[in-house]
Amino acid sequence: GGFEKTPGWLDWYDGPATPTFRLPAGAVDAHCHVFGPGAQFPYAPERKYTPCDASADELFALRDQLGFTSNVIVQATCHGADNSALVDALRRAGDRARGVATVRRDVTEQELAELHDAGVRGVRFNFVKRLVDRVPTDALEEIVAKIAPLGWHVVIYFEADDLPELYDFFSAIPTDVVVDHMGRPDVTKDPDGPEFGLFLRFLRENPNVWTKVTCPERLSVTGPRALDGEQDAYRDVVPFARRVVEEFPDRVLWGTDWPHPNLKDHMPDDGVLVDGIPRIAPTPDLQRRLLVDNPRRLYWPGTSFDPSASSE
Ligand SMILES: O=C(O)/C=C(\C=C(/O)C(=O)O)C(=O)O
Repeated sequence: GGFEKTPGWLDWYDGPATPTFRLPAGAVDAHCHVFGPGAQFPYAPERKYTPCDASADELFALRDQLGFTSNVIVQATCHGADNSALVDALRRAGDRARGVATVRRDVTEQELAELHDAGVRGVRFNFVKRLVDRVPTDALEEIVAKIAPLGWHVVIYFEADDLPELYDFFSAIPTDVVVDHMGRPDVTKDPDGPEFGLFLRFLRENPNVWTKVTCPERLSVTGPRALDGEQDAYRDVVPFARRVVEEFPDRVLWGTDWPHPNLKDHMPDDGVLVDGIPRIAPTPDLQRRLLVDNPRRLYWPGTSFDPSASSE
């Protein structure tokens, strides 16, 4: 590969704790990535960062250590629209992983069929300016028209300030829509304020819109982002995530976001991230919906998880 990591790049947390919170059987890590390895799956020339390698085998080792049954692996911008690392990881996982790919407007039916066969069930539209150049809306509409017949959904990653401008486009997407990281709310603002209020209105007005209640370590503004007692930095994110879980219990997903790209001054222990789940989903019923029922309805539709089946 010979890819130089972006200066200051933080590798994922080495030796995460085994969570004290026991994940329910069938739990899905619904937002995570694989990076390269660059020698086998080169990073995209148009990328805006170069990560550390983070292989499927390392992702699956984390899955097993944390107690997840399955993963939804999301294409990261460092691979652009080259989904080969994602497809390789999906094939290695068999039925224990599904994927969300990045495609361009000229993607062919054959390419989409191959992605579907590998386990891809959605595409990702990224609007975060530090990650991608803006894709024209008509190109995105063309992609939606191509993937909707496959029953796929659209994952959207945007910053809260951009929601007003994107609101009508997002509301017109006919498929299920999944928002990454609650649209990155400014957690220094009031959860009852107009900014997060627009996000809540977006979910209230569009019953096909789901959100991941993920990435407190990206959103928190207090101290080292760890759930270590009084330094708990989740304090300022929990009110936002918990409100969404309680109002939309059937449209929320959770994920580790391993290997946590582009964190600048801290790297969360993934086991500690899992231990934070009961603070945003405080009952076993909400935890089961967040971690098992919702991701399986979206990514393994028509199947019900049989806890007695072997997970191999
Ligand atoms: O992993 C995340 O979801 C967040 C980030 C990166 C990406 O999503 C990506 O490169 O595709 C980020 O905020 O830098």
